[in-house]
Amino acid sequence: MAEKKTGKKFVQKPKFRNEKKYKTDKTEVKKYNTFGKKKAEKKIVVKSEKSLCPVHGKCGGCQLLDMPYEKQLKQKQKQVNKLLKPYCNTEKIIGMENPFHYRNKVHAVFGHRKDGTVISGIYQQGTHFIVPVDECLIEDKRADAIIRDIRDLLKSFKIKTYNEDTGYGLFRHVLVRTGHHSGQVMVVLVLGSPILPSKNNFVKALRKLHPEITTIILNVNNQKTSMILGEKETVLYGKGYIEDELCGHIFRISSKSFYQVNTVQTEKLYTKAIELASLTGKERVIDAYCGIGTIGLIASDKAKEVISVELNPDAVKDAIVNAKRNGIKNVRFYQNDAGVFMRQMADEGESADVVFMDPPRSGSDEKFLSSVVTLNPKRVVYVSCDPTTLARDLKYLTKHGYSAVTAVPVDMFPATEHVETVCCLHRVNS
Ligand SMILES: C[S@@+](CC[C@H](N)C(=O)[O-])C[C@H]1O[C@@H](n2cnc3c(N)ncnc32)[C@H](O)[C@@H]1O
Repeated sequence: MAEKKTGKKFVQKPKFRNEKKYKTDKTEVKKYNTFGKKKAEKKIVVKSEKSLCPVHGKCGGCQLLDMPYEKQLKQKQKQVNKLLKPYCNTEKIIGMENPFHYRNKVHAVFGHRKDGTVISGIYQQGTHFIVPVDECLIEDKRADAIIRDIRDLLKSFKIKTYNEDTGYGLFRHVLVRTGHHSGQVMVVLVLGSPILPSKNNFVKALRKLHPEITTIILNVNNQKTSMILGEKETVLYGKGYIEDELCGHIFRISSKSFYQVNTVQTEKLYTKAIELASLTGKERVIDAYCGIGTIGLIASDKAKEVISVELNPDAVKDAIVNAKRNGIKNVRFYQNDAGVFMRQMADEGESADVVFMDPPRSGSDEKFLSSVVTLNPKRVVYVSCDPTTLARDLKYLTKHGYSAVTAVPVDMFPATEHVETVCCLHRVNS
């Protein structure tokens, strides 16, 4: 329904509105639990007038959705400029041509109303209340369509949804990953216990509705946790992973491995990061927090050797396969905490010419940063998804012999407040 009204219209040409109209108004709304039961408590939510999205202000994402895209970019530019000003100049932010439907990873939580209607959507921030979502302007459209149809299948197969508060029920979440270039689609069905009734018929029915699905995985998560995926997995259909292409390389992506959510912007980000590393083919490179090996593998033909480290064992397995798949022989992978690994390298008297580091949102830690200083690379290329923790880590590195040369913000997350930045540091006196 909203596709015609919102998605298509605004993909073509987002309407830039008068600034005054973005000003938010306060609306009093009653809270409902997953069964549609009115709760006594009332909550004030800030809702923008005539939002592009019917659940804007309720789901907690897309804080900037109703702001013209140019203005979003300006806001992010300003934020990064301000935070990094003590360290270096910030170049112009790299934006998207079409800032909609970019998310290749889509998650929906399942529940039901009091009348038994199955709903799927997103938790209202900090609660177990499900905000029903049919489609989302930043998510892949195929993923949203699959999730809607799974909702209908649950009804026909009489499968009960899981209740986070009581622990009763079965069906918890769906995770869909799509390959932007390959078109491959992974569907992960997350259950509270291992048995999916009429499993084969369910898979058959889902594949009939969506022949584009290339793999279906059953994941069991019986823990009271905010984590979506549990430990145990069974492949119900296909290979159990998808592949996608980035910067001319093929990457295998498993359900639990990290993969950047915006493929179009990731290619720009990686190209910029590798350009800033100024590789000549002679360098010993470290790719820290390497995920499925992407940055190091893409940079490998410009370096003598690459040493990659990552904590998640599934991602390391993918990375090893990815090196083979792309015929790359000068990259080695280690499964370890990046700080511990770097400290070991430093203690063993090893060195490196260039360090790529791409830590999670919380940034790096002193163990890692002090080891970087000991390893004494000529250049450090820091890829960050939070300019606040980037600024904190730059403070450490610039106090310990490094100078930040430039920073480039990349808009990986349009419509949200988040911004990615790649920052290059040079060793002083090198
Ligand atoms: C922002 S992702 C970047 C991954 C990869 N560079 C990419 O672009 O796809 C951060 C990665 O760091 C990993 N990670 C988190 N904490 C870590 C740690 N202490 N040591 C090593 N890797 C860690 C995560 O599993 C994740 O794969």
